[in-house]
Amino acid sequence: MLAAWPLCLSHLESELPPEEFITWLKPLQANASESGGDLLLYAPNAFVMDMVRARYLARIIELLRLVSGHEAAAARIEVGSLARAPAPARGARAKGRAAAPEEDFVTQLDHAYTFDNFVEGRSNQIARSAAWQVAQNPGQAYNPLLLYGTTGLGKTHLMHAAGNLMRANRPGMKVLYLRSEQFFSAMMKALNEKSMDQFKRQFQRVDALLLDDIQFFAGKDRTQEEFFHTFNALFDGKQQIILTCDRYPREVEGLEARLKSRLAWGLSVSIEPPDFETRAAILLSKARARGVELPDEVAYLIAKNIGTNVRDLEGALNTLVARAHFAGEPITTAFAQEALRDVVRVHKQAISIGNIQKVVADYYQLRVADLLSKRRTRTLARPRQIAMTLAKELTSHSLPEIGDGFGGRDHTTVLHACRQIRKLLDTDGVLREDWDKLFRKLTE
Ligand SMILES: Nc1ncnc2c1ncn2[C@@H]1O[C@H](COP(=O)(O)OP(=O)(O)OP(=O)(O)O)[C@@H](O)[C@H]1O
Repeated sequence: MLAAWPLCLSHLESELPPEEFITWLKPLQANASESGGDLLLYAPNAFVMDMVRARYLARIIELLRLVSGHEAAAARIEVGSLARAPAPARGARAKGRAAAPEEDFVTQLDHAYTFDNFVEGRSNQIARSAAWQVAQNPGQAYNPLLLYGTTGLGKTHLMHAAGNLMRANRPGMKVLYLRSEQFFSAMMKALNEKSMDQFKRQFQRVDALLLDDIQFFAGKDRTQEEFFHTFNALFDGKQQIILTCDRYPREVEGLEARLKSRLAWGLSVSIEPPDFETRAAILLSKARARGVELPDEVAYLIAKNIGTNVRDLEGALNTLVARAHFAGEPITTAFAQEALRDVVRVHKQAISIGNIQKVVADYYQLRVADLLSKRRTRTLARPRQIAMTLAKELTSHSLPEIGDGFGGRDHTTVLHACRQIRKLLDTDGVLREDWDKLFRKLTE
C-alpha cells in the first residue's frame, strides 16, 4: 500500500485547497503497517492526527483502493514519525500504542529554516536580531516576540529558525510550532468533544509556543478568548511565545482590544520588503543551497523584475532551474530572459505605475490628476512622493520612466522623493502606517 501513497497524495493535492493540503496532508509520513499490508500514516502531533482522521481518512482509503486496485486496502493514522518508527516486522501482531512518552513530543518545526540560511538585509535586520536574542534567552529577552509584515517576507522562516536554535541550545526543549488555523481547528474539535481540559493541557507542557499568522483569529471570538487564556498561562509560566501577523496587530480589525494590548507587552518588529541587493543575495543563497550555478547577472535580472515577495522570487528561481534542467542548457542571462518572460509579464501587469497612482489617490481621497499635477501643496506633495517611492519599490521602471509617469518630472525629483520617504519611514509613525497599508493593498 506504501507504493500507492504518492499517487494518492497527488490526488488529494489536486482536490483540496492548497492551504488545507499543506496544513493537514503534507506533514504526514507514510509507512507500511506492522502486518505489512495496510498503510500506516504518521502525523506530527495529535492535532493533525485527529483532523486527518475526522476529515480525510475516509477519502484517503477510497483513493488507496482506487489507485492500488485492492478493494480491501486500508489505512490508519497515529502520532509518530519515520525517524522513530520501529522497522515493521513482517507478520508481527499489531500492538496497541502506549501514550506518547515525553521524548515523543513533536515540535512541527521545519529544520530547513535556520539563521544560517536566512539572508540578512536592512529590511529584516532588526527582526532577525530580535528572533536570535529570543532564541538565546527564551522567556527572558522579549515575551511575546511578534514579527509582522506582508506575505512572503520571511516571518515563518525566522520563527522556525528561532525554534530550531532554542532546541539546538537546549536539547529536549519543547518548542511547538502551530499555524493559527491548527490552533483554531483543534479548539473547535475539543469544544465539540467536550475535551477542552485536554486541549488546554497540551500547552502546559510546552516551553515555547510559536504561532503563525494570528490575523487568522480576527472575528473568531471564541478562539481569541481561548488563545487569550493560553497566552496568559504561558506568559505567567515564563514560557516563550513567538507570533507572526501579516500587519501590525493594532491594525487587524476583529482582534479584541485586550488581546492586542497583551501582544504589545513584548516586542513587535516589522519585516520590510527586501531591497534589490537583498533580493539578489537571497536568490544566490537559495541557488547555492540547491547546488545550482546561478550567475550574478541572472540573480540581478530576477531580483529586478519579480517584485519583493521572496516566495515569488523563489518561484521564479524554481521555474528557471526546472526549464534549464529539461532543456539541458546552462542558466545564462539570455536563457533566463526567455524562460521567465511570462512570469515577468504577469508581475509587471500586476503592479503598474498607473495602478499605484490609483491606489494612492484613492487612499488619500485625491484624484490621480492631482498626483500628476504641478501643484506642490503639502496635501499633494507627500502622497505624490509616496506614490513615486512605491513605483520605485514595486515596479522595474527606471527613475526617468517614473518621472515621466508622474506628469513629466525630472528623475532627480523622483530620487529626492524616494530618499525623503525612506528617511521619514523610520521616524514618522503616521506615514509608516499609511505606507504599510498602501503596500499591502498593492501587493496582496
Ligand atoms: N531573508 C531571507 N533569506 C532567505 N530566505 C528567505 C528570506 N526571506 C524569506 N525567505 C524565504 O521566502 C519564503 C517565504 O518566507 P516565509 O514563509 O517565512 O514568509 P512569511 O513572511 O511567513 O509569509 P506568510 O505571511 O505568507 O506566511 C521561504 O521559503 C523563506 O525561506
